[in-house]
Amino acid sequence: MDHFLYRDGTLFAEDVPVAEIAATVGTPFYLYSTATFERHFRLFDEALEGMDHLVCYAMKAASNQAILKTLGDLGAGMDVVSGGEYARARAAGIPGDRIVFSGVGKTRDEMRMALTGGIRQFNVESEPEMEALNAVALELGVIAPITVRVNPDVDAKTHAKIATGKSENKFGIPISRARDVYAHAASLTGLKVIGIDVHIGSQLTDLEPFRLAYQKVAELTEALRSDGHTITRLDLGGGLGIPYERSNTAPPLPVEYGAMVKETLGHLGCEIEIEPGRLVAGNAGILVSEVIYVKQGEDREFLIIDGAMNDLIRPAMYEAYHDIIPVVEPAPGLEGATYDIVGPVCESGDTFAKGRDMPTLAAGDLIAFRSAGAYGAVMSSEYNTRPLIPEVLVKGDQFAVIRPRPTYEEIINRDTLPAWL
Ligand SMILES: Cc1ncc(COP(=O)(O)O)c(C=O)c1O
Ligand SMILES: N[C@@H](CCCC[NH3+])C(=O)O
Repeated sequence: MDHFLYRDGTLFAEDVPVAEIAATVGTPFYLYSTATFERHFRLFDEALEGMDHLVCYAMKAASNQAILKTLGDLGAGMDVVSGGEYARARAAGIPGDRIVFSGVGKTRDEMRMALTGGIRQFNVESEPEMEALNAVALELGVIAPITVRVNPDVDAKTHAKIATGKSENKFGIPISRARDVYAHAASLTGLKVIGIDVHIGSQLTDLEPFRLAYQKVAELTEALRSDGHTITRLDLGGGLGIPYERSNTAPPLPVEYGAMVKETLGHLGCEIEIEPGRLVAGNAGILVSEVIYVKQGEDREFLIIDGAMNDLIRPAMYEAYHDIIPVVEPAPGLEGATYDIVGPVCESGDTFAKGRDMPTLAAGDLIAFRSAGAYGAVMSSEYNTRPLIPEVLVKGDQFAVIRPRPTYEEIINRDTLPAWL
């Protein structure tokens, strides 16, 4: 169910006209739907019904505290990958026992922070990390619950920059070495091994790579149990993709994913954890921007908009496709146009789409990038001293700015001049 729909030719977010928010907040801005976040969380939660489970939202996808609290209030856990994310999740009221800590480069300070603040488990990604965590836990006089992230050497069939489960990727320990690594972990008295973790990549549009990886996890569970380890929890990562291009066949649904999880792992009696990010947040957000100029080039027309690569980096970074739609639907019968859609940043890579068929647009018209809720605002920067754009959350007929646009003064005042200047 889409919560960004046209009513009488104008785009709404739930029950609020997008143009009304634009008039209040100014463009560009990110706009999220509470109902979509809630629906997507519930789809995963229901997909795992019948198994002991926890859905830990991968908050790297969209980490505003209003979003975290919305999901946390439904019972979501969080997958965090830094001390900053841990602090943010806690500030949003997520209890420590619902937070899992992932990532290849956890520092001792981050480990200390999570061990003292409360943590569900660490997903450990290497033996040096294991040693460090053991040392920190012993120093604090606590025991750190861990899974070990295994790299199953499975091709996730996604963009190379977001595949994580092949042997050439930096993530996890090679599954072929897992029994030795678990033996090592079991010898460290500051650690308690509770399970296995796997995450093979993002924007997967086929269940087969997941199935292959989870079958390997099932085999490993049995092998580790026969070695005497107590394996009670399986963290299966995130990665289920979303339909960025509406004309393409849709990726599998959470319910189909859930059925596959039950099929491959149900017999083991483990608690299941999953870490979806993109599917929860992606279609819960749009990026709203205004056309500044329509510029005639030699052989093409450029639509120059006030949003840029610093606001949404995905097209520049992964050649990612986003549907771009007008906020006001064109009158029927009106002829369209083909544009290169670009931002104001001084790089040719600041291009959102080339040769995109659109309705004919003019300066001052509003457009919306669909599926921008995940890896949008969180990956934005202030390149070209463009202020981080606001985030706005809609719930029914209400909306609230959940991150305001900083003033130029606020940005400039973050710099400090050395005494010699
Ligand atoms: C360890 C881990 N868990 C979960 C996720 C979330 O992935 P996605 O947003 O594709 O669901 C990621 C990112 O790929 C990740 O690295
Ligand atoms: N940033 C990537 C996803 C990375 C997933 C990280 N775990 C994207 O926008 O598609």
